[in-house]
Amino acid sequence: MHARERYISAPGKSILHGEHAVVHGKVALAVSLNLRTYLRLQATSAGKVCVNLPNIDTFLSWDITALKSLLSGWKADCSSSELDSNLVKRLREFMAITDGSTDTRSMAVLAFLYIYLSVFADAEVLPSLSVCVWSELPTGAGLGSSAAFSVCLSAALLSARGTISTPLIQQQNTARWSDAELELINKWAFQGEKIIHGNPSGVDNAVSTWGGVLRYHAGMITPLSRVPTLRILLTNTKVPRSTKVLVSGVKDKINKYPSVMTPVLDSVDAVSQACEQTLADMATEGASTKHYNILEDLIDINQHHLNVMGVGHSSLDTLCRVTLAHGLHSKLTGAGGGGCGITLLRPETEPSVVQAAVQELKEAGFECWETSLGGPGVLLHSSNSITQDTLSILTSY
Ligand SMILES: Nc1ncnc2c1ncn2[C@@H]1O[C@H](COP(=O)(O)OP(=O)(O)OP(=O)(O)O)[C@@H](O)[C@H]1O
Ligand SMILES: C[C@@](O)(CCO)CC(=O)[O-]
Ligand SMILES: [Mg+2]
Repeated sequence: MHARERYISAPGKSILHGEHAVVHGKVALAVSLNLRTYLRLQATSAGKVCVNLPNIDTFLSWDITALKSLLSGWKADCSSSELDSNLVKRLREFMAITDGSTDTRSMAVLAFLYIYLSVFADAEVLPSLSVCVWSELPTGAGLGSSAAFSVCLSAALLSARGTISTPLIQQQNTARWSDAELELINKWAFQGEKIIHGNPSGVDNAVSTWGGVLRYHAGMITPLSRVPTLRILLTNTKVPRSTKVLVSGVKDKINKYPSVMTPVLDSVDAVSQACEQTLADMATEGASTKHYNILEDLIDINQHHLNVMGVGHSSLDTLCRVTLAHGLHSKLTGAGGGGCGITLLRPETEPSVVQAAVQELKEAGFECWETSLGGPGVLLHSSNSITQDTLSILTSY
């Protein structure tokens, strides 16, 4: 281990179009948010690994010797991009997780232990360390909290192992890794997502790693450079849901009704492509009413498709109805089933209109915030570049 202490952050994301369809090889457009997950890793000499996850009220530690025994007779298969089922099985037994359990706390800890043991499997000794992760993102609400969590873990453990650099030099507040290093971070974060999600497309971890606005198609990541600044209202319906369960429900529906569902997925693909084209036109021609009319139509069409896929929820219907009454168009974002939705605001939308809509949404029990899109991907921080509030949470465990 090089530095005794490191701080890392990674952003959440919003999917503009293509959630669920992207799992089945269609195009998705996704954008990073200015809400982030923060991680502090501290090298210790306690002979233990400690994990503190205050967002999910989970605080655990293990003796290094117990973790070491999990590696006996196990050989990492570095050639495969699949999860190592043998290691997952050992960890499930170690943590006494019953088969088929999707208990959220267990999945987060399982993801941590999986990445820790895999990254340090060929090290001479397993290091003693303490990790604390805390997020500004609501967990399990469609804003990519699982991906931001996995990206932070992956970056922290790879840099603690020395597999990637620790690029922060003196006096710098934040630093980014090289493209090759980001690819490695993304690869291990994807494994974390597989543990938490089941069958992720990889779009969420890609946005959290690279930041900005991305087109994601069958593992191909294309940053979109010609994108206008969009005003988006985010609403959290606060209805809990599990991405893993929703993704597998859509798969069941496709298997049951392939000829019905395939055209729906194709249409979502066309929506994503039409949106990409409109955003490019807006950036080159200047945004006009015509462009916003198209973006609003695409939002409405996609929201209907997501309902057909079975990932809508009455809370999301309320969001769409309330905002439409104020002339605003909304759709769910992420896996749906509750969680968060996005509402497009036009440049000329009066603050009073937004305030009136927000007031009604709050009365329905929802939480809203206007957000800026396209923040930086995973970052290494100096401690003084992290706000005092976040720092005091990360250092209090
Ligand atoms: N800050 C965190 N601390 C610990 N675990 C976390 C944290 N953030 C996310 N997780 C893990 O990720 C799970 C939520 O992942 P899930 O994929 O269901 O939702 P999401 O990522 O917020 O939404 P979506 O996948 O639709 O964007 C949590 O239950 C937990 O296991
Ligand atoms: C629902 C989904 O498409 C997006 C979740 O943010 C799942 C995935 O792509 O992994
Ligand atoms: Mg997720």
